[in-house]
Amino acid sequence: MEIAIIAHDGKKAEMVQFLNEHSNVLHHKNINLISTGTTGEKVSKAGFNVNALLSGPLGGDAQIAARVAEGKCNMVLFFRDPLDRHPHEPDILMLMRLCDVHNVPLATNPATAELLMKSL
Ligand SMILES: O=C(CO)COP(=O)(O)O
Repeated sequence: MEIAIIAHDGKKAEMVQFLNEHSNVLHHKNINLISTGTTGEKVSKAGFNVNALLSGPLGGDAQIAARVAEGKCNMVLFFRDPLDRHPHEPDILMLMRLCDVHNVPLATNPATAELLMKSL
């Protein structure tokens, strides 16, 4: 299964910590990780295999949204920073909308992501 991981700048350290805490599940359940660009860099430095797409502001969220729409991406873990502004807010909304359109599980904070991990 394919899981997309995305973290805004203020949440990237939390994403790395989250993945480390769930590395067993990620390694043993045949999961392919995809990500936006800078999130992917951080996560691969931490030792995870990840297919990093474009950085969010350059279209990474939109690329992941397309994979959701095409049925290729099965889950999205998106640690958003609600206290920051994002020039690509329309892309972010599109991604979340398409998760709802296609009934793809979407976690927008670590607590929800934790529950989704337990379901794997
Ligand atoms: O902006 C993002 C999500 O909206 C994340 O993009 P980066 O992983 O490239 O920082």
